[in-house]
Amino acid sequence: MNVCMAPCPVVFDLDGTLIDSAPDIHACVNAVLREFHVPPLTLDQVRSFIGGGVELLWKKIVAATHTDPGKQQDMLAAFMARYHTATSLTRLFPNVEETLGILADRGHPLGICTNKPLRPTEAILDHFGIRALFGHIIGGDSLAEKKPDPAPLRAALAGLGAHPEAPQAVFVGDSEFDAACAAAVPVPFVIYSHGYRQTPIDQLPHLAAFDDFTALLGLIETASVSA
Ligand SMILES: O=C(O)COP(=O)(O)O
Ligand SMILES: [Mg+2]
Repeated sequence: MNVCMAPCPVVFDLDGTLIDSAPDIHACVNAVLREFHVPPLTLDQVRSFIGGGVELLWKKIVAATHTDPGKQQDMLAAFMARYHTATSLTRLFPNVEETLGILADRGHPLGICTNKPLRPTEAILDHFGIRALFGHIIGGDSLAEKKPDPAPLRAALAGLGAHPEAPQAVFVGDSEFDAACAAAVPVPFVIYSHGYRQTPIDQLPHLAAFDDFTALLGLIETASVSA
């Protein structure tokens, strides 16, 4: 057993983990669908398409709406033009801000590894005034690879000073993409149960699950000593 001597780095996923952004993404998607004369999707449909980044989101939207796949790139471009200003319907999940503050006060280097593109990522972190808490931020377009590829999480961990071969760190996420990415690094994975996952939690590899951010503090200390 390796015990983390210093407070270990903690990397967070964004959509469905720190923020409930599905209502803003849903509104942007439907604005674009309206522009292209395509019937709207429900919030549940759009939420179920989030996790793999914007290209996969639009691939799923085009398939679900039986739209000509030739329009996908133009729809994605119209979506991107709106995405970084879409903040008004997004909320931090309960107790996120307090928990991040306590982890930072305890000396944990904090990072973000999201499949959301960097521009809307930084915009929403600025909107909530929490961007400065994160020492390293990797967006869905920061590298050629996206989660579940391990490269983005490895880059986030390296940016926080974790050992490249044996990172003593914790990744906190909500989805299949996060679970597979953490397993591929490998790094202990802690899953937020109120996120956007489509698979039962017990079918995803994870060290621990939590349904309230106040419970995360204890889990991080446990995860860091068992890493
Ligand atoms: O933008 C997405 O599809 C997912 O973003 P996430 O990696 O923060 O969950
Ligand atoms: Mg997520």
